[in-house]
Amino acid sequence: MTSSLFDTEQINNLIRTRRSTFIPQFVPGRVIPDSTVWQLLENANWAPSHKQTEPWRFVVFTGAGLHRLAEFQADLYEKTAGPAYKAAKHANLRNNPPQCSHVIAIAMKRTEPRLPEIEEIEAVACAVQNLHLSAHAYGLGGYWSSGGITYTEEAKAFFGLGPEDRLLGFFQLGYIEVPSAPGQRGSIHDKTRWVNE
Ligand SMILES: Cc1cc2nc3c(=O)[nH]c(=O)nc-3n(C[C@H](O)[C@H](O)[C@H](O)COP(=O)(O)O)c2cc1C
Repeated sequence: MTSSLFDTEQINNLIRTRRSTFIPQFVPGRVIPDSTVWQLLENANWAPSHKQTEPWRFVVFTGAGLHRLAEFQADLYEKTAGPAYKAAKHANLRNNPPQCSHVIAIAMKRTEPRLPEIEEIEAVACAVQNLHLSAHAYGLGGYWSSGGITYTEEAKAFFGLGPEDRLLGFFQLGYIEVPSAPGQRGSIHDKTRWVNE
């Protein structure tokens, strides 16, 4: 029998109480120290990746940078939406970033063409989960959004990405004013099959 190095009850509790916290739930105007955001990014950086490609890339927007992001994404949406254009969506893209403490663009950088692309995306998702769990451990709120300009080719250059890379969304961060209700999950027993004989 192995003895645990960690307080497993605390780890279970951390994982099972992590929630997405959305922008209207944030404390308006309260800014997380950059040093704390670096801790979240350090933990993201410890995600696994096949062939150790470490394909996660982040662009952190804060302060005046939030307005640059807002302007860029609103303008790009206006140019590219076509008949699907919705004024409310356009307004959200302009108004949402400045309501966050930090917005972290999430990207996958392709450096190893022999690896299936899906594995690189999976590795980035592991990194984002590290980041989200770390934010929760620090008492911070946030969520991964993949709407807006996320999957548009025209957005890539702004985030320093090439045609083979992928923008996968944005992690919005803030202090929590209104906590989310406890999460709900269907039973793991319905999603698991054991083969033991
Ligand atoms: C890849 C990915 C993309 C997501 N994109 C969005 C999004 O665009 N908008 C949104 O409201 N939530 C988004 N979410 C957050 C989910 O809504 C949220 O994780 C889900 O409701 C479960 O809630 P929980 O995170 O509190 O457990 C995304 C989550 C993931 C993993």
